[in-house]
Amino acid sequence: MPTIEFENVTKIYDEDTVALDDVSFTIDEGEFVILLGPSGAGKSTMLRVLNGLTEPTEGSVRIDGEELEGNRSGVGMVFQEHYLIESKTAFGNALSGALSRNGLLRSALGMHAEPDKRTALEALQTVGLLDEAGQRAESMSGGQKQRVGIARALVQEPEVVLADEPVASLDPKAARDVMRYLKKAATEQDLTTVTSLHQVNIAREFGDRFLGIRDGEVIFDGDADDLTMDEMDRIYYGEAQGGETVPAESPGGDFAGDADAAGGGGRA
Ligand SMILES: Nc1ncnc2c1ncn2[C@@H]1O[C@H](COP(=O)(O)OP(=O)(O)OP(=O)(O)O)[C@@H](O)[C@H]1O
Repeated sequence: MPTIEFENVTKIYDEDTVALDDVSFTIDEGEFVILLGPSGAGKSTMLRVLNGLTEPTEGSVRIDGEELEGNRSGVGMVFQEHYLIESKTAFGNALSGALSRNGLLRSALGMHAEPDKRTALEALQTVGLLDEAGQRAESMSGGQKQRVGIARALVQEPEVVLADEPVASLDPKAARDVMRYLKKAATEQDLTTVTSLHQVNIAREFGDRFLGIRDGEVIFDGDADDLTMDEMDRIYYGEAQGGETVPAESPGGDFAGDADAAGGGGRA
């Protein structure tokens, strides 16, 4: 049984905005899937629907065979903005991932169970920050903060991790580090992971499978070898741009670098 099932999902925000248009796909346990597509394609909406933060207008979403109703505790979320409490330590922030299990009052009173504390330390170890457990978030780099954000999601003990542009505000080295730790966590814990990314070159390094989204539809579904320049053009521009059909990783390819420019609609 696949972990994630999207069946004929449509999301209409208002009369004119069809963010997802009859989307169907399945994702198996342990797959590391990356969503690619220009700005406004529907990637965030897809993640929000998966997390139960947004209700589909039509269609159904199932996780482990269960219809999604409201926010699911088995789904951990990593955001572009890490939303850490700056005055808290890395450990305190990671531990806040246990909030959904412990309830607000116990958490506010700092009454965390020993297993939760152990889980938080293990999560910090997974993201390479055990030595920084006592460091306040405010004194950490952007990449370190995002890794604490991943640790916090892991403390939820999720089956599925969703990440919406988790490295958008980081330099390429920090972005790679964050993706490396996210992939490590997913592999070690056999997590099903769905991440939206604008940096195509980084996406290609880490993704097992790519869904190309355009105008609310999945127009590409394949692995890195299938993701040729023509396919990238189709995803970002709607049609092949007349270049050769070569893998997107080829040196000098338009998509060898950051695809933010592509998302803006113009060809650099
Ligand atoms: N809360 C909302 N209310 C109305 N329209 C929305 C809302 N959220 C998104 N949209 C619209 O739905 C469409 C899809 O947006 P979405 O944010 O899912 O795209 P995206 O691929 O994640 O874009 P980006 O890469 O810029 O984050 C866009 O036309 C957007 O303007």
